[in-house]
Amino acid sequence: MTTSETAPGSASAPGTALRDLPPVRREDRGLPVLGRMLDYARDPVGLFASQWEHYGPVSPLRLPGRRAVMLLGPDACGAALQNRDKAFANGPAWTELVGPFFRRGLMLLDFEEHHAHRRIMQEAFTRSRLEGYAAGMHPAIESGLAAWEPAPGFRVYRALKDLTLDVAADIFMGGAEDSTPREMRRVNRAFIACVQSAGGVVRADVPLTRWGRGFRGRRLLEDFLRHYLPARRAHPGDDLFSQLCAVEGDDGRRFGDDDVVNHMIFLMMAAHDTSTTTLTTMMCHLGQHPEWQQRCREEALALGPRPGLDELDTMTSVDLVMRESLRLQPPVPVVVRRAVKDTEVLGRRIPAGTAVVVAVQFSHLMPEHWTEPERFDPERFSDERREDRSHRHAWEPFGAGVHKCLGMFFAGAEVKAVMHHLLRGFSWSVPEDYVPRMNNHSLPFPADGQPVDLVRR
Ligand code: HEM
Repeated sequence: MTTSETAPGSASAPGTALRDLPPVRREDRGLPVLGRMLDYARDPVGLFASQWEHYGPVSPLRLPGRRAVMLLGPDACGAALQNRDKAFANGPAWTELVGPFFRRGLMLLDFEEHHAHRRIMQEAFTRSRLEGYAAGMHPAIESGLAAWEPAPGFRVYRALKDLTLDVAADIFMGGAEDSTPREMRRVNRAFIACVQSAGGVVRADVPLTRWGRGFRGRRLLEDFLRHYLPARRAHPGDDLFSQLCAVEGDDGRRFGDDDVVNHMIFLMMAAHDTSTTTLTTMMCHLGQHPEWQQRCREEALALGPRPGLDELDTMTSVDLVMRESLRLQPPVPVVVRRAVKDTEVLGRRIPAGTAVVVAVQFSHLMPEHWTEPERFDPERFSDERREDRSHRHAWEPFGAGVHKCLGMFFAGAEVKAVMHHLLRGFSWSVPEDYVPRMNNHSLPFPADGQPVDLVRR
């Protein structure tokens, strides 16, 4: 594609003249080395709004050591996510952000190689496999929640993080049979270290830095998985680890040991933090809106103690609350890309090598697409209203295009299964005026652990 034409499938009208990005205003230069990174960490939505106001949907952005562009609004974000002319790559962009800690995870592969790996991996996410995973989640959820000690100001984020790790150990690993709880806590910390590495300033294996901890974490996770790999190959169970060892694409290809380890580390990260944030946000809103908590509880009580996938699908109010929570606080507020050839979005030239920040969260908050976007209003997703259909890309917490989240239905099942047990076993409240202060250095989480007043029912 030449830069003087409109890209096939791009959002520009054919024949529209291309324009360069506007220059960065003096006040938008940010700090000398970090550019706008700290502004993003302090207030991502404020940064999105300011970029939108001053530059529109395709805005120049200062990031460390690289020419960058921020895409805002569903047209611009949709063009990059759909990536019709294959101008945007994931691998170089995500590697720069999360470093080497999730190397060769599915999200970091591109084009033909990504396609080949995705075709194999999706065999581990079919409806029938999900039914098995959903059925297997209940014991870990029950024993995890039994250990909770409810109190006023109970810090729910850490507790949910431990709970989702326990679920992952069962569903992903088939139980970590010879690991003690202490070792599992180290594994949890290793994940956290890998994820938190994204916000690291010193980008090398230096002790006591985020990256140093990330490298140690990655080594620990590799050892942990390699320890269990021979047993999963020899005696496959219903867990995701065994499935990754066994599944074949339609051309008969399977994953080798390195692929299995790399995919497992990425999958556990992809599943663990995102589900935790979703549950945490849902608990916050349900604690502030007792009428919704009651409505969801009635659905949970109408089901048996260990609902299967079909029964979880009947929890429609919980589903509305989940969608609304993902709108207001998407666990992945931005995704990143790198232009691998000269291209354009909405008539703006984007040269090869540009870092691209696709700010999906901003689309979730635009008054053009949502009524009173700041308000918690799950009914906006009801069949009668379906505000998410105001634009094909208005609601994209799971991304879009060939990299769209492979675990979307898994996440729905896990979140509903946990909510089912939470609603039956506990009730909780959160002060109406509580607004969690998010730590946005990598994936967002509430810096104060999100206190809720929790009681057992
Ligand atoms: C609410 C929970 C979740 C959210 C919000 C979420 C969000 C996302 C997003 C935005 C992407 C696209 C990244 C990009 O375009 O660069 C993605 C990709 C991915 N997610 Fe999720 N995710 C969630 C849960 C899960 C779970 C539970 C799993 C696995 C069990 C999972 C596995 C994946 C995989 C494998 C990819 C890469 C897909 C590809 O590149 O082909 N995710 N996720």
